[in-house]
Amino acid sequence: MNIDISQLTKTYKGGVHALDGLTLHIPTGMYGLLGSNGAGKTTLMRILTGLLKPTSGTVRIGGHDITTPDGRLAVQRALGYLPQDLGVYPELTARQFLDYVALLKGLDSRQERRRRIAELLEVVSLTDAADRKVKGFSGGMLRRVGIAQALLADPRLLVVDEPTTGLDPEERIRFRTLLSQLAGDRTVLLSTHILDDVAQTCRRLAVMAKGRLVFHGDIGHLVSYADRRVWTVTTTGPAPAVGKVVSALPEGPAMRYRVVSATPPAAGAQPVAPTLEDGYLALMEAGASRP
Ligand SMILES: Nc1ncnc2c1ncn2[C@@H]1O[C@H](COP(=O)(O)OP(=O)(O)OP(=O)(O)O)[C@@H](O)[C@H]1O
Repeated sequence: MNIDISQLTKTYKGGVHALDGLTLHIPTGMYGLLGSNGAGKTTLMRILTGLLKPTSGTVRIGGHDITTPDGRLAVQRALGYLPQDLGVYPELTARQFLDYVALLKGLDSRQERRRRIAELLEVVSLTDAADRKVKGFSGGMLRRVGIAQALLADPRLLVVDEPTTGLDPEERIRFRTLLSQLAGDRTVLLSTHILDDVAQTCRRLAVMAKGRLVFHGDIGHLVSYADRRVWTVTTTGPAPAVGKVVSALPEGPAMRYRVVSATPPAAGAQPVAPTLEDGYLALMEAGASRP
């Protein structure tokens, strides 16, 4: 399911321009959405899910214009959303909670609900915990309940907003692998601050800053923004004053700094291969230096 966004703006009451003329094509498959705090990612996701009206511009999802009531209805039927702050009822079990959401989504047949919920509990590896109250669940388990509720109507489009924040490394890896597996012929739009989650699951991504698109394309292309711009400097002296220090590791009496900089940050600096994080920082640095 393709998403076509054109000249999208959103100005909140009070005059904040959360989206400022955003144009973007999102194809089927996993797609990453990056951007600093306040870049407009959640605003975009809430517009895509029909929860928020844009100020101007158009959004077509699978050919449906979501600014019309009919289009919004068609998209909401084809969509699953895992918001940052999914509210669950702590006294319900996972199975009861999913049954409640399924009823709200119009799955009227009790038998069909039972079948679908059992299937989804299996997909998210919660079958054994299905009849425990969710108030006892870990962050990762809650996130998996969240993805199960988003999948109830077998959506063609899955929108997930910062789903791995606060999860321990094992749960994070498990959750992002699950998202990748779910992508297939679906579109999964993954918004996150965790660059590694995007690096490990998406081939394509967009980067937003201040309501605008500052990059879209292949991960490799973003990484290449930092080509010949990443260095290591080992020194017992002060940290390099040129460029951006991205890590500092003690090495005997010295420190080994990793630095993103257009020019060698110190005498003896060694060039190293860039990562997605380096590419992202190089992009942001370039943006910050634009007038
Ligand atoms: N309901 C609202 N009313 C007024 N301003 C808002 C509202 N929601 C968001 N904003 C503002 O719009 C801008 C974009 O916010 P948004 O939450 O979309 O960014 P984000 O990229 O999701 O940020 P984060 O990564 O911190 O979640 C910010 O300046 C924010 O303060």
